[in-house]
Amino acid sequence: MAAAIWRQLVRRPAVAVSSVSASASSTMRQQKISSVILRRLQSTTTRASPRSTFTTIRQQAPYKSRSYSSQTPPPKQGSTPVKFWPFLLVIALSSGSYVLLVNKRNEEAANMPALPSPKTSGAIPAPHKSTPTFSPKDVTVVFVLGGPGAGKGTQCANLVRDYGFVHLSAGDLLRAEQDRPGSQFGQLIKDCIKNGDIVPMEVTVQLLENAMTEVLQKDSSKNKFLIDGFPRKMDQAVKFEESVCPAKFVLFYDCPEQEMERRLLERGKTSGRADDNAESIRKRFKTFEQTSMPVVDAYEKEGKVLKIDATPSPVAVYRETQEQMKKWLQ
Ligand SMILES: Nc1ncnc2c1ncn2[C@@H]1O[C@H](COP(=O)(O)OP(=O)(O)O)[C@@H](O)[C@H]1O
Ligand SMILES: O=c1ccn([C@@H]2O[C@H](COP(=O)(O)OP(=O)(O)O)[C@@H](O)[C@H]2O)c(=O)[nH]1
Repeated sequence: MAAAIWRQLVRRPAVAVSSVSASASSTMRQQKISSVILRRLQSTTTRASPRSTFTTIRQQAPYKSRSYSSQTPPPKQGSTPVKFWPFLLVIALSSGSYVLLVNKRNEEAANMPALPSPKTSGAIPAPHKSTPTFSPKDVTVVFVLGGPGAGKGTQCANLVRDYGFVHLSAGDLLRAEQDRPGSQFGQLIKDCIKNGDIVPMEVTVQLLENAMTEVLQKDSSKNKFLIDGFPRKMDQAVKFEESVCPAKFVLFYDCPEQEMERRLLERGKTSGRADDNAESIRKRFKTFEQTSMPVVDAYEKEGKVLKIDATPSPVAVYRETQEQMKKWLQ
């Protein structure tokens, strides 16, 4: 389209020149008339506005030289509105096409299929909303954070047994989605887990919301959730709190890397997990330091973090957990 308009623009002067040459005698007459008008205008410049006079003279002048020359006329000096409209047209058409393209993309994104619930075939709409699905008055959410191998899963099992929490491990939900036949996110999740990267938050937040909804639909009294290994990145924390449910507090299991590595390599002997190997462990530690610790720091500033030393035995760690949780669960 732009090229066609450009071709038209390039052709225009040639057409003008040929038609002028073809009617040389009539333009000779025009030349005489023009020069008379010119002289009259020049003689009236004191009466006319200087600007309009200047424009009128410039518009008349080129015809004078073309009428007797077969050469391409020299380019017009200055500019007139006639020269600008095709460019404005090109810009308007380009902007219009761009707006159409953006609208089409937005429509496509809005029509993206929602993730099906991991255990049911019914699709639950994605959380495109600014008010949380669950109110903290009806549902308790506790985030469980800590480096890979810090002992989060081990302590969650104790809390489920003694406090009636429902345990939702973000890692387990992602692994289940990765293995679900037909999942459009399977390969993406697999790659992220192997490289110790964080899966895009929309996927994880949706899986967690699906799982919570499913539990509550079956039994509305099961309304206390331990969300293990999540949020690992600030965007996940923000999205979950604004679209699913604000968290009550955060359990943070603090463990040195050397100890976590030892535990993970030991776990790797039987876990069958693709990321319990030396190379993935190194990458997971890096992601934890750079991406997940800022989440812990942010919640710490809000006074919501219970920091627990995870180096002692599992029993000792659990005792400390219970002690610290007392004031939050009264
Ligand atoms: N306090 C602890 N002391 C020693 N080993 C532990 C302790 N807590 C957990 N483990 C072991 O370390 C490994 C990692 O624990 P896990 O709970 O799976 O960690 P995470 O969920 O944080 O990755 C498991 O094999 C577990 O049995
Ligand atoms: O919110 C989450 C939680 C987990 N993961 C991915 O799942 C992996 C395993 O997480 P999990 O909590 O199961 O294990 P951990 O590393 O704590 O032992 C992580 O390294 C990430 O690649 C993720 O992308 N987002």
